Amino acid sequence: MSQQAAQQQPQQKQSEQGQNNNNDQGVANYPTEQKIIEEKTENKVTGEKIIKKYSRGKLLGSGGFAKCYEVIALDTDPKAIFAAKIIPKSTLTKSRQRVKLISEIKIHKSLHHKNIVQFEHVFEDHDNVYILLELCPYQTLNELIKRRKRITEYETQIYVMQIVNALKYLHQNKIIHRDLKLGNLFLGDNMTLKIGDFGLATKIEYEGEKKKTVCGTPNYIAPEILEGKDGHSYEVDMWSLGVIIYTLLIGKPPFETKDVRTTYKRIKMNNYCFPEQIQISDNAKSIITSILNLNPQKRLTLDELLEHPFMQGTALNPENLPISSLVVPFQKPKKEALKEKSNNQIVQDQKIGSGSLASTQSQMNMAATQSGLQLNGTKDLNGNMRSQSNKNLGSNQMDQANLLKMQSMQTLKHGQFNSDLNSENILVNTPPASEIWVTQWVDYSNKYGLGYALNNGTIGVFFNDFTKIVIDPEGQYIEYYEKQPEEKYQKSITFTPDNYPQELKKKVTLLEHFRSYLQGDHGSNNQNANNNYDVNPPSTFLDNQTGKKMLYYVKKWVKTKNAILFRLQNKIVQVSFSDKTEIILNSIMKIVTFNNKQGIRQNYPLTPDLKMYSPEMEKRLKYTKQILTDILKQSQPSQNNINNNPQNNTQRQPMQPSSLSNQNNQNINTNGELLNNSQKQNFVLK
Ligand SMILES: Nc1ncnc2c1ncn2[C@@H]1O[C@H](COP(=O)(O)OP(=O)(O)OP(=O)(O)O)[C@@H](O)[C@H]1O
Repeated sequence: MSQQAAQQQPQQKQSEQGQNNNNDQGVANYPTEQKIIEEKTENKVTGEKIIKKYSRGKLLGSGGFAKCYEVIALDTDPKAIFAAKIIPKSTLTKSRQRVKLISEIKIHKSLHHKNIVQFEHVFEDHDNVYILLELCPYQTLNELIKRRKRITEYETQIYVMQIVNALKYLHQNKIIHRDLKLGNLFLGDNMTLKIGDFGLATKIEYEGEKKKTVCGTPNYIAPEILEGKDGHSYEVDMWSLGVIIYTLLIGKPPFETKDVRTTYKRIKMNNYCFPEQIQISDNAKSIITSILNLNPQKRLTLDELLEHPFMQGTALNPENLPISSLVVPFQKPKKEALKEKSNNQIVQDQKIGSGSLASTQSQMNMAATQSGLQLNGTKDLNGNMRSQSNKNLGSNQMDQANLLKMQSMQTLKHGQFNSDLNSENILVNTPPASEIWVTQWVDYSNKYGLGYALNNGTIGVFFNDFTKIVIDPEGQYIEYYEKQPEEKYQKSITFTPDNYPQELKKKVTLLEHFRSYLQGDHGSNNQNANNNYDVNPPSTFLDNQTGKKMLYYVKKWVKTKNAILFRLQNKIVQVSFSDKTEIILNSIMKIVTFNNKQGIRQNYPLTPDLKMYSPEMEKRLKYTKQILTDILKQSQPSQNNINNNPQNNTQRQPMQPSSLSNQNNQNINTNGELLNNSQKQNFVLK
């Protein structure tokens, strides 16, 4: 870094990994208890005092200085909903911080473009400054890439087109953003990409002006900013766009290293490569290299970028991506689908997950037609038509049910929802909604506990005393979890099958028995036990608390009349039904996997509106929800004893006799462990 850059205190953002976390670290304390925010103004003519009230909703994210909440304006009809960036005045003690905020507000306020987060309003009270922004319900491309790992070239083109539209507008208005990165690319209504966060933006005051402030986010910062010699201009945004394209396609930023100094060195030397294991086209490589040129003058301009072969034919692409692309790749529409789309056929059954390719195709046709109508005025949950106004509570709300309704419409409007059952994409590109699942189990809880095998080869036992033991696929080491039901975090110890604590002898021996039994292919199993899916499930996960690699294991389980429910330590809930179908809920990634009677495994976005699924899926999801609700009820001591209610699926009964060779799926036995109050929220079906 040049002397100037090194001496200057850079207005530097944290790396993206550090952002968008909802924790309080680094954000000054301020009255977060305040649920109603009041904006007090005075009518300049009459002197009348006016109070506008806003109700503060959920936390959307935390940045370096601000926390961002969903807020509802209580005095508007219909109620307007916004994202409110709340900046505590206690963080604005230095004049530099105040100047920065004033500049951010001034610049952002002046901008009006569909690909820029709309600035709505600003006000302050004694403690905070409140910036009301258009709410972007689908988070940012940072979360998208965390979820999807990387996206396709087709999807990238669609996002790039929108970024270029916004950048053209900004640059024409003499604004340089200077902090373009995935975390500042928001997804608004209808998945429209919107550039946000103008905290580092600057205005070019005269032709040829060069800016000198060293600022940006390490991974995305342009080399001329780091060099700091001749100043910088619009081309820094272009550089960041090059980093963005690389990151979307490859899954991590090109210059990323563990420490910022090394990252800067690599940027200044333009030291990056395209990993061999990730296939991207020559056009994709070429557009990236043409942008990531150390010489700002030789970098592609926005117009040149649009002319680049990577962007050829993009005029025919849809403007936005569908909501399903948040979790599964969006494929370029097939010719036939486009043809059929123009045929205007309306097909009535539009449920997702109905299983056959033919029905998927007809759903596409129907939605293609319907979505045109529907998307111009999305219906709210009560069936009322809503406009697309971003001030309207309904259209802006990240409402799961609506989301899915729109998703099924929108996805199908533009192309193919990724439910082509034989498509390679499903098996290879679908995000690992549930990389790990239980393939076999044996209920020996009348005596010892439940033995199970995971698809990665791990064998485990959940003992009746709530301790757990697992052995790795090679049988080389064992992890044992002590009984600490009242705490969320269970301590574990690791040892080998030959050298274990003597007091665990019985449990180790039982584990060996279960292991040889299950490896002999006994026990109840689901369809996936012998499947050929193209997955290579990991055998370990990184424990957040200790940083150690640990074996996956079953944390809770419950058996009902028709199903057995497992909850893995990674919060994934698996319900295996006696008819061999299976539901796997990944509430973190918001994906539900359904393994149907034919053994076809398919991922879908998770929504509480169960009607969106095929009847067979809906039925099983309802049942799953019922089990989870029952567990919750059971865990509330004030409730009547669940045994008294014959409607309940999960009943506490004495353990039924069963044996390793005598599997009886009709037995009803829950583990008392599920009564643990502190663990109940783990069972919430989101
Ligand atoms: N318009 C919006 N709609 C939805 N969520 C938003 C919106 N604006 C911000 N957020 C959320 O709030 C978080 C913090 O906002 P923002 O990044 O603008 O704050 P900041 O303090 O300026 O952060 P930074 O450190 O990046 O400058 C974002 O990461 C995002 O999760």
